[in-house]
Amino acid sequence: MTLDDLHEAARGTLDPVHYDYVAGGAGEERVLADNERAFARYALLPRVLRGSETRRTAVDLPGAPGAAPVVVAPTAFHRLAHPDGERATARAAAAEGAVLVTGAAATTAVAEVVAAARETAADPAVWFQLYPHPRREVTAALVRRAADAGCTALVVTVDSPVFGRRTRDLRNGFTDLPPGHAAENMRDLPGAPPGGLTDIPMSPALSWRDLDDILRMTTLPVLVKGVLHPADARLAVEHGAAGVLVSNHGGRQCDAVPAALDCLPGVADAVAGRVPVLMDGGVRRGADIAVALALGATAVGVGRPVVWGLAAEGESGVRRTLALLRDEYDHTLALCGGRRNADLTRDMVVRRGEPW
Ligand SMILES: Cc1cc2nc3c(=O)[nH]c(=O)nc-3n(C[C@H](O)[C@H](O)[C@H](O)COP(=O)(O)O)c2cc1C
Ligand SMILES: CC(C)CC(=O)C(=O)O
Repeated sequence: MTLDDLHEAARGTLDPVHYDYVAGGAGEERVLADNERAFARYALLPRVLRGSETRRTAVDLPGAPGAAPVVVAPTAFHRLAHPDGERATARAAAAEGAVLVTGAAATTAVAEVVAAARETAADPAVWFQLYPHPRREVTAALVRRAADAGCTALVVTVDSPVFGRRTRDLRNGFTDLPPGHAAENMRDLPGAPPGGLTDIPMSPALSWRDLDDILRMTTLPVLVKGVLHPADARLAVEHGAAGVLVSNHGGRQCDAVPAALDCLPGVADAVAGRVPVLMDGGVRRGADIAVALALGATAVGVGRPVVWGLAAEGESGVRRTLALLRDEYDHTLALCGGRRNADLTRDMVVRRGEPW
């Protein structure tokens, strides 16, 4: 089974409106398409006669030493994909040694997500993705909730000052969760109504000062997700971010930005090794991971493929997704003459069809 097979199986099980919510992007879905296409524009230029019997692919990430190089990116509403929802994703990620980024928009409360991960692994790494709330006390309550639950890092999403215009959702009229589902982390917050899709407000006026404020609220490492401009990557590091995530939200926010992969080298140069750089958007095969690591990423995130695995087969489908990517990546590393991730260097990535 390949990731494409899991995608097809998921398409068969999901309500078409929910399928579109996950699969879709903003506007004409140019960025969505470009994220994947960007990987196809690159080729790997292997080195020979320097491999080894086994390879070390684990990476050290904030609050997650020795993690798999593939992180489960935060995706909303897992109980729409499968009744076991985020619990299944958590158990699968823990079993595969992958960081799970759960978030504000999870349909399972963060404490239960961490508890599920601990059913599988002694010391799982669960990060909490935060949409900073327009009201500071709500953000502070969410940060406390994540820390109390046992999350080992925070991920602050900064690419969504306003919500993207998702053409498929607008056409389908998908504006709220079906009865019985809620954004569970948004319950019982200071002054907030009970949970639901519309109860995750964006913060158009969010600023670097708010990031400073969040950094002061917690001792957890804080990663900044949704950086594309090298100057912002530099600022994130200067403000104390423990990591930078190059992402265009899977093509779901601004439909005029570059592919995430095309922004990676500039951000990696700006960060200059001071903190880990992660990227997500369009990672669909092991060779994609190799290209991203060679271009300066410490690890990659995957969004939709995890949801397809979950919808197709629950926990085992998510495990299959993560294991496939891990095995394909290890195989690619071997074919490129690598013993460890750092053996993939930028000179080993060339533009397909162009002389180098
Ligand atoms: C259904 C869905 C829900 C998402 N929800 C969130 C979210 O709540 N917070 C967030 O920061 N990113 C969210 N994202 C973006 C992902 O974290 C990630 O950036 C993106 O999916 C990566 O692209 P890929 O799906 O091509 O792997 C979501 C993406 C999808 C597809
Ligand atoms: C509920 C939304 C805020 C989740 C999201 O970020 C997305 O759908 O891309």
